[in-house]
Amino acid sequence: MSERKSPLKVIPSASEEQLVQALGDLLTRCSQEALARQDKFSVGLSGGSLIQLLTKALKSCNLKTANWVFFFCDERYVPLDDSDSTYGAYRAEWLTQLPSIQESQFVRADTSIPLDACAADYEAKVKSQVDRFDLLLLGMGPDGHTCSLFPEQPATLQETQRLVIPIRNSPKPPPERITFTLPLINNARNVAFVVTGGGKASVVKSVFVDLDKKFPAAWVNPTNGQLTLMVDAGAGKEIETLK
Ligand SMILES: O=C1O[C@H](COP(=O)(O)O)[C@@H](O)[C@H](O)[C@H]1O
Repeated sequence: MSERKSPLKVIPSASEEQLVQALGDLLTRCSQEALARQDKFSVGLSGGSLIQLLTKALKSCNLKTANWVFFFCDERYVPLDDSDSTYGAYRAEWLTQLPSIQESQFVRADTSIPLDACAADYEAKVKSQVDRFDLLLLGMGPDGHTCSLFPEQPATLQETQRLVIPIRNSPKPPPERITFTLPLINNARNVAFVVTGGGKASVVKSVFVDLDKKFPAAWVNPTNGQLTLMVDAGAGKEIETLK
């Protein structure tokens, strides 16, 4: 076990409705703080189950999002119109359900160039627009992966120079991806994991109670930022000591 650099805030929810509300509250607070400090609110998005929850939260809290800029904490190296594209999934949801968010607010990866160049190009895009992320929204798989940092590829957790790296042979398809690395993630002002479902209860305990470093999510430890864990009743059922 190792130490947390800042205390973990756990937000348990009894229902999806409550979790969506809590996510809306987090977005409200982080965006207000960011926009009081600067003219843009930078948000890093993850894929998977977060997409639907975030869409619901944004719909219900009705925030002014014109000055928000969306990046991707990881992206699958597939064409933008592929069903595996995280950007494509957000675009499909938000175009119809959140028409006030423009495509130009997404900073997306160029998956038409070679994988290494795609990662380097995305890092350059991040560096040119963001000093520290205001908010990173992370998911976690049942294997403890977060972003595209997988337990089978521990060398990715040792990266100290690059902020975005290419991933090959990902254990979860599709095999090629790009991902934020720990130096970028742990420099954020706010990092929030959003984890749902009883199938993830034991890994939630291993990561957030035991801080078991065999799981990449346990390496997320903001140096000077707030770490939050949002769980529904299923995912949170083994972490009574943290609530
Ligand atoms: O492949 C991915 O999986 C994780 C977790 O997804 P979930 O559906 O289990 O919530 C996601 O956070 C990541 O962005 C994605 O590329």
